[in-house]
Amino acid sequence: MGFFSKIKKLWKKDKQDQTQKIQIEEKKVPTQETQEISSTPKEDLEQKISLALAQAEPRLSIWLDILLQDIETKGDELWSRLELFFNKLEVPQKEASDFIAKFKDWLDKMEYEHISEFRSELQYRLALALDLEDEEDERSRLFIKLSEGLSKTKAQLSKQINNLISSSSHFDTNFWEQLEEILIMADVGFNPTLKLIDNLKLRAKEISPGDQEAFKKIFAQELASLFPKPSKKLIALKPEVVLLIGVNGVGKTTTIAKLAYRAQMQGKKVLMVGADTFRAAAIEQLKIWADRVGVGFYSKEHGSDPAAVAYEAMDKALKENFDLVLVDTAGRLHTKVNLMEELSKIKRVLNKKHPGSPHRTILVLDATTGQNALSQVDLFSKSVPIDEIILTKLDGTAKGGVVVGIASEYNIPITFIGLGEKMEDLRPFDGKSFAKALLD
Ligand SMILES: Nc1nc2c(ncn2[C@@H]2O[C@H](COP(=O)(O)OP(=O)(O)OP(=O)(O)O)[C@@H](O)[C@H]2O)c(=O)[nH]1
Repeated sequence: MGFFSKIKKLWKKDKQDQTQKIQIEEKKVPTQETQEISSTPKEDLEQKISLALAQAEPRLSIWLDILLQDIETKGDELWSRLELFFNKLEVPQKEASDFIAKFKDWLDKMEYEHISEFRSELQYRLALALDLEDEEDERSRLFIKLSEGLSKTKAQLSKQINNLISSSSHFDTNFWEQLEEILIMADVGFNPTLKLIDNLKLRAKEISPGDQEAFKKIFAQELASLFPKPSKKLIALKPEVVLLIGVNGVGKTTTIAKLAYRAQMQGKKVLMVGADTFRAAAIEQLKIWADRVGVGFYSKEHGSDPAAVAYEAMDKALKENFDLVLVDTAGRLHTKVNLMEELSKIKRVLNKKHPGSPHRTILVLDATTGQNALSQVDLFSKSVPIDEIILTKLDGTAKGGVVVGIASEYNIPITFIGLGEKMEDLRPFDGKSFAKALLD
């Protein structure tokens, strides 16, 4: 559990005391001598920041506004503000220094200087460490990120729906036929479109014809209702083992790195496993990501038996007390070797070594491939039970409707979506926010 996870209790519990404590300090009127010694401008500033933090509403964005005031670029002032923040929260020195060191390292790697380049990432890292992602603060940021990421789909889908509704005085046959065409063009898929329209026809009886807002409201509700919620699996014995499957090029390796990054920010010890021993660059690519994120890595030489890699990695994970194991698998093999059989063998070996694992099998799909993504669900789900789907590259497509099609056709929860190539560009998926972002 990340060090900040105590923060909400700590902050609320001591908030009152801290304010009083600081106010008492403020009241002490130092003599001329102590004045010179005790309150340098830096200490004055620190005291002002501490007081403002203690009095502020416990919301990450507000805390950051206070902490980062007058800060334009990375540098000593920024590090000392973060140190002040962490010590206000009584964070163990080592964890606080690790957080700052990792962030500094990331800024150097990305060659970021100005606050506008890194403020979002800093808030995201703190939100993960704070375990505050589900808070309204992060949710609204996620919504903005989602809306930006879906801009291409939104531009097409919601604009056409708005035009259709505002030009229709009645929800007649012509209206439904046009809506059907819009949904299919957005890659929702034929069956999911029919299902959605049938539900909308029933609901439309509740509203007056041509009422744009009312229709969009029931439309967003019907869309959101299509998305199954992921089940929270309790892991009896750690490490939690996650198998990532999917064809080449969908963004699997990047997604594994993003998942590792999130887990690490939440204070977990993560092992990335290169069980795609078929594609030459796969092992090296994953190793680069593991070093970049700063997590553990295990693989063997190219061409090794993937199941053997999985077995030995599991051995390492158990011996070295990892919390999370992310297993990358091949997107394809020699045609003579059946990929599905290979995946089943990896699952058997993992389960033998660590009963109950893999705890989750995640299929990674590329949203830009539209209906082709649906056929990949079909291909994989026939032989490997899929627990979750992660849809990548939603930022790159105008066909975000495929999300609806997948959820509606296969009833497999979509847990994360990829909204870009950077570490923070993997966000939890929430059907309601997606529907709102699409139709807002
Ligand atoms: N815009 C965008 N690009 C992404 C996203 N996820 C991955 N990519 C890019 O997609 C390309 C392929 O990503 P990889 O992670 O290498 O894909 P892969 O599935 O591992 O492919 P193989 O390594 O061939 O198996 C890379 O250039 C990634 O940066 C995303 O959410 N948005």
